[in-house]
Amino acid sequence: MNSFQSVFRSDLFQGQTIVVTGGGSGIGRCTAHELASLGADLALVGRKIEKLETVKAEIAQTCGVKVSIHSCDIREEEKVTATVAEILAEHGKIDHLINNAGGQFPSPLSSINAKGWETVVRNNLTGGFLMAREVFNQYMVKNLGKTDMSITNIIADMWNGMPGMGHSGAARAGMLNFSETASLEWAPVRVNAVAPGFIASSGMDTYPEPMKQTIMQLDKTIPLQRLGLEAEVSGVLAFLCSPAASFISGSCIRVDGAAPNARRIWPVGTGKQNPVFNSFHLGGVPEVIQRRDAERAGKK
Ligand SMILES: CCCCC/C=C/C(=O)SCCNC(=O)CCNC(=O)[C@H](O)C(C)(C)COP(=O)(O)OP(=O)(O)OC[C@H]1O[C@@H](n2cnc3c(N)ncnc32)[C@H](O)[C@@H]1OP(=O)(O)O
Ligand SMILES: NC(=O)C1=CN([C@@H]2O[C@H](COP(=O)(O)OP(=O)(O)OC[C@H]3O[C@@H](n4cnc5c(N)ncnc54)[C@H](OP(=O)(O)O)[C@@H]3O)[C@@H](O)[C@H]2O)C=CC1
Repeated sequence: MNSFQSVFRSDLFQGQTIVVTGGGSGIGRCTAHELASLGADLALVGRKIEKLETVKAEIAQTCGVKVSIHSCDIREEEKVTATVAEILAEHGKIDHLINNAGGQFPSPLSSINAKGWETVVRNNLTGGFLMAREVFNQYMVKNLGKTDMSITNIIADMWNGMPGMGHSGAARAGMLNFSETASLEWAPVRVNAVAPGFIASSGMDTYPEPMKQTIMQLDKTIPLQRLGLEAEVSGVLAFLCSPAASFISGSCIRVDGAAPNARRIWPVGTGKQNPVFNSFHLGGVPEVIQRRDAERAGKK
């Protein structure tokens, strides 16, 4: 049932076609619901067609938009080429691509063999590149300047490294640089990245238990002290497709509750629970400010 309540106006994407890879679950599914609720026709891509059929049926219950579904492993070059052609045959256009499909198997670096490394790099770097290249070559390059078009690549907030995710982190770093280069070569198509942090979605179920327990020490890991919501990622994706983002390209938007800002040395939170915060407000800083104010007053 599509009861999605977007903050954007309901006809924002009327007449536009948006491709969402990995649209059958989690963030991709939520994004499909949000974009459909804003009038977009959708092409949903994923490996398991049943998952895509379910999302299509959910959307059909409340939205009259056109939704096509396409079984495709984004790592297979020929399949990607054929899938983009299939989407264009059905919709006639692609205004925006949301490269969301991805994932990995958590493993320490020392246990990853070449096949496993390549599997994950293909899933999180090569696949996104192939999708973007085909959408650009088959449609966008022929329509430059006619309308605002964009490509958004979902990466992951793994700055400074993340144990168990070395293969995926390397691929996501590559995807960020790919986005930056594509924003140069493919302008005026806007190409951006979105880096979710810890989001309460189906993807989280794939993390090993100790990793989940570490993440869930929310007072230490995430300054906003909660997991993100799928809708908090899909809202940013909708924004990047919208005219409100028409001068944003080559950027990466983090959606992570400030997690990377929570360096180990700084306790997070405010008020009595945070000794560093207290040390400012009960000690030095107000005295300094009082002295400064007194000096200023004396000069008047
Ligand atoms: C702050 C942000 C941090 C969070 C960042 C990330 C969050 C998320 O990504 S959430 C989304 C999570 N969802 C997933 O990760 C699920 C998606 N994963 C998969 O679909 C698969 O694991 C896959 C696509 C990555 C691989 O599937 P497949 O292509 O079917 O590959 P195989 O199973 O055939 O394996 C190929 C090859 O890879 C190695 N390998 C696979 N699994 C493992 C494992 N558990 N441990 C070690 N190595 C593994 C291995 O070399 C396999 O070859 P064989 O040995 O010949 O089987
Ligand atoms: N949840 C989180 O905390 C975070 C998630 N991310 C990233 O956000 C994206 C969405 O994650 P989330 O919704 O949580 O996880 P999910 O596992 O629910 O979604 C991933 C989707 O990608 C599809 N997919 C995976 N590999 C391929 C492939 N080779 N070809 C086509 N489709 C594929 C899957 O469908 P199917 O199996 O049918 O192919 C699935 O629907 C992923 O890229 C993920 O890595 C990043 C940071 C944090």
